[in-house]
Amino acid sequence: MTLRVGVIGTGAIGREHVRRMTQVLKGAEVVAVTDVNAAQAREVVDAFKLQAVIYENGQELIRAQDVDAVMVTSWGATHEEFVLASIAAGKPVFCEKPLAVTAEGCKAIVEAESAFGKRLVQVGYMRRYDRGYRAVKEALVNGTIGEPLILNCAHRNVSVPDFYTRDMSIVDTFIHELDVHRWLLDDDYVSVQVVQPRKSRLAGSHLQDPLLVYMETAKGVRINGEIFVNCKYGYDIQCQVVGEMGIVSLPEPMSVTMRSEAKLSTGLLTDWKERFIEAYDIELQDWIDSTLRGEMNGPSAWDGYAAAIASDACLEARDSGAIVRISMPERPSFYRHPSEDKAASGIS
Ligand SMILES: NC(=O)c1ccc[n+]([C@@H]2O[C@H](COP(=O)([O-])OP(=O)(O)OC[C@H]3O[C@@H](n4cnc5c(N)ncnc54)[C@H](O)[C@@H]3O)[C@@H](O)[C@H]2O)c1
Ligand SMILES: O[C@H]1[C@H](O)[C@@H](O)[C@H](O)[C@@H](O)[C@H]1O
Repeated sequence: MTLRVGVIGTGAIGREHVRRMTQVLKGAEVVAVTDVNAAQAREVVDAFKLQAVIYENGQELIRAQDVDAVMVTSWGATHEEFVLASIAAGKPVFCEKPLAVTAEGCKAIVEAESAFGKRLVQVGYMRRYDRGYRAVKEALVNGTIGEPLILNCAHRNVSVPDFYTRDMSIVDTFIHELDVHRWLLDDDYVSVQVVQPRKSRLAGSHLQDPLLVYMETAKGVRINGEIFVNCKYGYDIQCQVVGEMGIVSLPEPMSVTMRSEAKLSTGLLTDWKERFIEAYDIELQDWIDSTLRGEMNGPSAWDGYAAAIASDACLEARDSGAIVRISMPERPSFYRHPSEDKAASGIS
């Protein structure tokens, strides 16, 4: 069986996901695309020799009879509208992060999906599929370092495009950490403080870069986070958990050690596409397979909502300079993961 997918937004990641669905993964065919930049949509159709209809807009694509499932890879502020329309059409939808740019927008999605009565939404938090993060999670679950006490992390980009706004360092960049740390620690956030250190002269004048984010979780873990989106030297994602009996760290991406010209060196990546290439592949294959089975397996609309509640609080903390309390509503049973239900019933 083949999942016929319609892609809304054929920019950087939309193009990448079309490439992997067309050339790498099994079980999906891209039958429809749309982009406000029509030339961009045409370029992708031609580059991958797609037998796909180019639609005027996302709403028309979602309504198309032959589109079984929707992929939303347009700009963050447009996600909410397209995810809501997909739910209204009863179609499974993979939405790149963020699910919506505010918690209120995510809540509307959670309510629409719950009213529909079946999970349709997966959010593109691909780090949960990354082998490195999974190994860190496994060490935590196995209790190898005892209970986690402190988490140190950094999210560094070489640079960001001109359209990157001040809020995006939180709602578009640190949102990955906001999701993956909840998942890693199996915990929720209770407070956040955002501190603005000396500003880099190499960041756009409208940006405050870098930023430091201090969070506390319900179990009392302290998170020290750094966001630095014009760090210039590489794409560098760090995560280290200090526990009662040891430390577990995210592995560095594989890179050869070079001895040359009187130097010992290893390369650093510069591009997010390469850094998480395997995680994106595994994530989308899982989405295709579970959607074909009529299930939804990956990060849910609830996870998207939880990350957005935290990112709203980060923005407030950045602007006020105060420690902002975060209160997470209780997760409804509708959003229990299928594996939790199996565990509860004793099925492994
Ligand atoms: N999971 C990840 O690691 C990851 C990586 C990159 C991007 N993203 C997310 O994916 C989204 C897109 O990011 P990008 O880097 O590909 O941006 P991009 O600007 O390269 O591409 C976005 C595309 O969407 C199109 N678009 C915008 N509004 C539209 C609309 N209403 N209808 C149809 N097309 C529309 C634009 O013309 C553009 O071609 C963002 O939300 C971003 O946060 C996620
Ligand atoms: O800061 C960027 C992140 O490092 C990437 O992983 C993408 O999510 C991209 O959209 C963000 O702008």
